[in-house]
Amino acid sequence: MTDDDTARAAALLKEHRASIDRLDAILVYTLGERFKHTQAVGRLKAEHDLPASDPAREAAQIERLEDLAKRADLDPEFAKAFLNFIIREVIHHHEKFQDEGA
Ligand SMILES: C=C(O[C@@H]1C=C(C(=O)O)C=C[C@H]1O)C(=O)O
Repeated sequence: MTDDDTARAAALLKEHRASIDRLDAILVYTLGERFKHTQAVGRLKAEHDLPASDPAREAAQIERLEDLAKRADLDPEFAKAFLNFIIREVIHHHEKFQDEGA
């Protein structure tokens, strides 16, 4: 391993990390936008006495996401766990709206 190799590796690492930082920003803004819509859905549900969760919709989303994950070379089990984690948080928000009579 020469000094040149080490310098090239350091430059590559820096480039990858810059890309990772940009992608993390996209993830955060994307999640922020998603939550804006789910919050609006939660208020609608609370106003119209609709249940906080919709298991049929969730099952359809999971199926769709697993398919997308496979095509994107992402572990479908990870994609499923990630979406379930987000949906649990959304339902928690919806239940709070219903408790508050939003
Ligand atoms: C956002 C909704 O509420 C819940 C949350 C969902 C989600 O985060 O995608 C999907 C279904 C519901 O359990 C909805 O009904 O569309």
